[in-house]
Parts: sequence; C-alpha cells; structure tokens
Amino acid sequence: MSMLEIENLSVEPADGGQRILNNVNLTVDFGYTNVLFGPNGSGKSALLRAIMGFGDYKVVEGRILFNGEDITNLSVDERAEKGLGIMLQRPPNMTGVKLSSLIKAIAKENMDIDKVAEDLDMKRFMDREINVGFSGGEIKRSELLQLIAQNPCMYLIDEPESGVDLVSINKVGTKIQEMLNANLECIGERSVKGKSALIITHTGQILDYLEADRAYIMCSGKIMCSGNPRKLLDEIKTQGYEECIRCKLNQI
Ligand SMILES: Nc1ncnc2c1ncn2[C@@H]1O[C@H](COP(=O)(O)OP(=O)(O)OP(=O)(O)O)[C@@H](O)[C@H]1O
Repeated sequence: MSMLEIENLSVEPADGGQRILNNVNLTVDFGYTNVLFGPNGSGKSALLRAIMGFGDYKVVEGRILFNGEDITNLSVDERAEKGLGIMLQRPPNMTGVKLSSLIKAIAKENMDIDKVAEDLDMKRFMDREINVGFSGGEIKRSELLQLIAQNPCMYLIDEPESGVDLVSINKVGTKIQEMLNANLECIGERSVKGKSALIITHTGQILDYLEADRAYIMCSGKIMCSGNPRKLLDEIKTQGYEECIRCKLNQI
C-alpha cells in the first residue's frame, strides 16, 4: 500500500465543461517525494486540487486512496484531518485576516512554528493581512509556513519556485526537505514519521534543494510516463514535451 494512490481518476469542472483529467494513475509511497512535470494547461493543478477535494472539480471516474482509505467523496476539511495539506499556486488574498491569526488557529502543538517563520523570513509578515500586497516570493513562503503549521503527512505543493528568486527557492526547497526529513509525527488517523510529497515543478529548480524519488509527466490530462526525476527533466529540456507521446509508448 502507498500513502497516496490515484486510480483511474477522471475529473471535470464542477460547473460543466470538458474533461480535465483522463484516467490518471499515480502513487506516492510512504516517505517518498514525487514530482509532476507537464506543459501549461496539462492538468497538474487540477490534479492536486482534486486530491485535496476542492469544489471546483468533480470526479467522474476513479478514486483517490489515502493510507488505503477511499477519500474520493470526503470534504476538504475531512481530508486535512486525515493528513493531507496543500500549498496553492495562486492563493487568494485574505483581507482582514492577519497571518499570525491564521497560524495560531491552524498550528499543531508539536510544531515550533516561530522557528519555521524565522527560517522562512516570515516573522515580519505576521501582522499583515494574508497575501495582501505580498510579492510572489512572499506568497510562496507564507503558503509554506501555513502548510508546515498544519503538519500534514502528505505535502501537495503547486509550483514552489514560480516567481521566486534564487535565495527564496533555496529557503523554500531546503525547508520542505527539512520538514519531510523531520522526525516529527505528522497528523492523521494513521500517523507516520515518514512524510510524503507530490510537487509540481516546471523548471525543476526545486530539485537542487530537495531529493525527489520519482517523476511523472502529465500532458493533456493524462500521465504519459514516470521515472527518474533528473533523467526525465533532462529529456524535457532537450526534447520538449512533444516527446510525451513517444514517452507513453515507452511507459515504465
Ligand atoms: N474550473 C474550470 N473550468 C474550465 N476549465 C478549467 C477549470 N479549471 C481548469 N480548467 C482548464 O483545465 C486545464 C488544466 O488546468 P490546470 O490549471 O490544471 O493546468 P496546469 O497543468 O496546472 O497549468 P500551468 O502549468 O499553466 O499552471 C486548462 O486548460 C484549464 O483552462
């Protein structure tokens, strides 16, 4: 059994429209960090949002298993209680809500969140309204702080490096790896010490700071292949995503 198992998942927009994900199969084993590559509009964010259970998508086929349990029809908060957490690509502004208030509400007792805030250079943002006027890098670091505060067993991370300078990518990537390695029991009904992650990355820059075990390539809402993250990234850099179809033929 893996921590996360996506079985034959097909997803459509909740308000109707064309299918976004088609028969997606993907797993993340206990203690593994997997990455997801794919061109713009291929369905990567939709997959992460569907795993977390956001209402903008409806599952029309397949299922999502977490720690062996079918969570396909659970609400977002039920999934969060079971140990899933997400760092969004474009989180909304939360006018009127200070970052410190949200962190206080969500932080788990066993988490030294002051230290995390300091390491992410977020202490000076604690009295500010969440994301209001934040730069691209500040939004990412704030999102990561919120994710870590919840201490989930499974980190779903959408493009941690987009719009982020090299120093911030270093901070974000290093902190993700540190938290994944931390010998700290994460939340969920089946608490485990080995946390797992599924990370969307376009450039692969984050791979300079964290160890990824397996990569998947998604094109047009389908998983085309999987394999060694560095090897697949090199193939994308030299041959582009057009090779996805050929890749499908050589599927691992
Ligand atoms: N609610 C929705 N209604 C209609 N179409 C949608 C909806 N959400 C996503 N889509 C479409 O589904 C496709 C996949 O979107 P998604 O955001 O998952 O792509 P992505 O791979 O994360 O792209 P990027 O790398 O640009 O962030 C896109 O063509 C997008 O326009």
